Amino acid sequence: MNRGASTKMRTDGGDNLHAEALSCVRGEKLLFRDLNFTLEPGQAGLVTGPNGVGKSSLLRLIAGLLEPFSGSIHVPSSMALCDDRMALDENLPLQDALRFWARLDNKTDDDCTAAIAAASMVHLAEVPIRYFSTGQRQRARLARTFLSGANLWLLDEPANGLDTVSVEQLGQNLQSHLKQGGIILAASHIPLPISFDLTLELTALDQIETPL
Ligand SMILES: Nc1ncnc2c1ncn2[C@@H]1O[C@H](COP(=O)(O)OP(=O)(O)OP(=O)(O)O)[C@@H](O)[C@H]1O
Repeated sequence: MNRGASTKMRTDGGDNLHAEALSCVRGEKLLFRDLNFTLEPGQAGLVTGPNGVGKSSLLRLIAGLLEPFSGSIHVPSSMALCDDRMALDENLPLQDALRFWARLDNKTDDDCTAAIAAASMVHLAEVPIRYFSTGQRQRARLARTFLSGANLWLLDEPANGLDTVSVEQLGQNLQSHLKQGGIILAASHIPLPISFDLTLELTALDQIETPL
């Protein structure tokens, strides 16, 4: 394999998430290759595999934050990535931090209120995010995803730090997104309370497959 010879294509629009012969290299290491899958509106996919195999890298690649080494990817017109980065101003109360994004996403204050309620954070709406616990911070990240209105939710370990009730509630929010024709691709070591239409089990590739 040769980096110069690799072909790659990225397109967007339409309803589906579709990957064909998708390969990813990070730090000069081939993480996965020839990944093929499609998710249609209302479908959910689960990415599994051991630590370091490339689950987060796949989600970041789909989000457009990493380039594929080769292959093609077609993404819906709008997506939200929820990972361990806090894309919210931690010095602001939750509702103000969400309203910043709401304005950019053409959402209303009512949408913010609904997202805060969906994450069971009404009692924390006026508390600055820097005071939140681990699970509360995770719920704030999820609230940002609920608010986005994006078709495709890319969720990296969405149940991390959540208590049992919050995991169940996350399941309800995921179901509701699917019922509305949304698509979910989630990487998780923890079982999530929804049924998946597709499981992508990534396995570590032999070093001999290093492309460089
Ligand atoms: N910025 C980077 N530069 C080079 N290599 C990186 C970078 N970020 C991650 N990697 C490497 O890419 C590989 C895949 O990382 P990734 O985070 O995608 O794994 P993962 O399957 O999500 O792991 P985990 O289950 O621990 O979350 C790892 O070997 C990691 O060290």
